[in-house]
Amino acid sequence: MADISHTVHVALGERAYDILIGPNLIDDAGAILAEKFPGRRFGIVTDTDVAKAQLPRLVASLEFSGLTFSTITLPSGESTKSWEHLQTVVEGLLAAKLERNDLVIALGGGVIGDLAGFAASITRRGMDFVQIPTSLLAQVDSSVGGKTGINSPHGKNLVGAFHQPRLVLADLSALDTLPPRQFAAGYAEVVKYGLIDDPDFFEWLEANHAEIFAGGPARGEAIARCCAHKARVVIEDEKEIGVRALLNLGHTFGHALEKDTGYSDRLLHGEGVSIGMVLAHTFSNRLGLAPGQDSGRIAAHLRKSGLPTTLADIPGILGSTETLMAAIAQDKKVSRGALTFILTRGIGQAFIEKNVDPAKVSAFLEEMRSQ
Ligand SMILES: NC(=O)c1ccc[n+]([C@@H]2O[C@H](COP(=O)([O-])OP(=O)(O)OC[C@H]3O[C@@H](n4cnc5c(N)ncnc54)[C@H](O)[C@@H]3O)[C@@H](O)[C@H]2O)c1
Ligand SMILES: O=C(O)C(=O)C[C@@H](O)[C@H](O)[C@H](O)COP(=O)(O)O
Ligand SMILES: [Zn+2]
Repeated sequence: MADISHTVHVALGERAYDILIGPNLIDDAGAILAEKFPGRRFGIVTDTDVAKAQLPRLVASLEFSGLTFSTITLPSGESTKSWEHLQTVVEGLLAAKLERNDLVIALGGGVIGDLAGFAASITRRGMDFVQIPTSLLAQVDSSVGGKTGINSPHGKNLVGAFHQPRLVLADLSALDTLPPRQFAAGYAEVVKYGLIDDPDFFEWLEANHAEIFAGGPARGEAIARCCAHKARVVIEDEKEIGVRALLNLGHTFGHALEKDTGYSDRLLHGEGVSIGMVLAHTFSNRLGLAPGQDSGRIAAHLRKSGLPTTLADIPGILGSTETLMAAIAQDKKVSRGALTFILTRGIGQAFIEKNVDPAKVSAFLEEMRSQ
């Protein structure tokens, strides 16, 4: 009997699914999948680090339940979210003779989830997939909501599809092997939910920070609260016609910085979001929208978590402001050439602002570079 501490239902009609959260769920995956998907075969997609740390548990579980599966293992890291590795996954699924009704399992962080989910969406015109997120970031954000895709030399996540998973299994014990820098990066997305529209959650995070980082019960609660928050938004606006864009807080700056640093470990996605959220608050302050003390409080909390909060925290030399502005111009929220930013009136008061003046963004970036 699986030990499920929290269940979040994503009520999307015929695309509805559950997020199951609990310790040791990878060990229970075989039994859960055999019951939910009888007679189906599985293609596991993972990366080399997760293959060492977590794949043996999944393999043992699937074998114990008598399931048939094959495995595709890719290099770890953001640069794997590429055309090249998309091809590797799609061709690997076809070579394994997986049929349209078989399932892809994404075992890993957000890179594997986004890539494997996208491969599932296009292989044989669409296969089902299951998310088994193993990073904090993937458990609180990327495994939920169906955004899948890869990066382009033109920008972050510019090629992809909305494709919801059939099930999410978030195994809390998997986080025991996650490197501390990766845990911190995922925590930036946790903080994001508080900053968007839940100031009580942000306060709760401030109070429970030590327990979340130490792996106490507050960690599971934080993950469940993030999933419930994201599920609410996705149910309301699955394809980001409106309110879902709030989940992009910090990402317009963050994605430009990730592109600028070559999708490398100079700047992890969550680290870019951390800097981007502080920039979004400071920019809102410069526009006269938000009080200055909020960005200080947010930056202090992120720094305490081991996260970067300024452009100067990024190792190496950053591209010019023009280069960053060119990356921002490729953001998917751009409409009729106009920039959209998630701005804020303070902690928990984010809003979508269309038609942001690029000259103001550029001047703000110049100011931030000189600090
Ligand atoms: N689709 C979405 O809604 C969404 C949301 C947020 C982020 N993302 C995407 O997610 C990606 C970032 O995801 P991430 O932070 O998980 O990075 P990641 O997938 O690169 O994983 C982080 C690193 O930790 C390793 N790792 C993961 N789990 C581990 C474990 N349990 N034990 C040991 N090592 C482990 C991985 O091998 C990798 O090296 C970005 O590409 C971002 O754009 C997508
Ligand atoms: O699910 C969403 O919607 C998000 O914006 C969540 C983000 O944390 C995530 O990084 C997402 O991949 C960004 O989406 P994009 O559309 O800006 O590429
Ligand atoms: Zn993100």
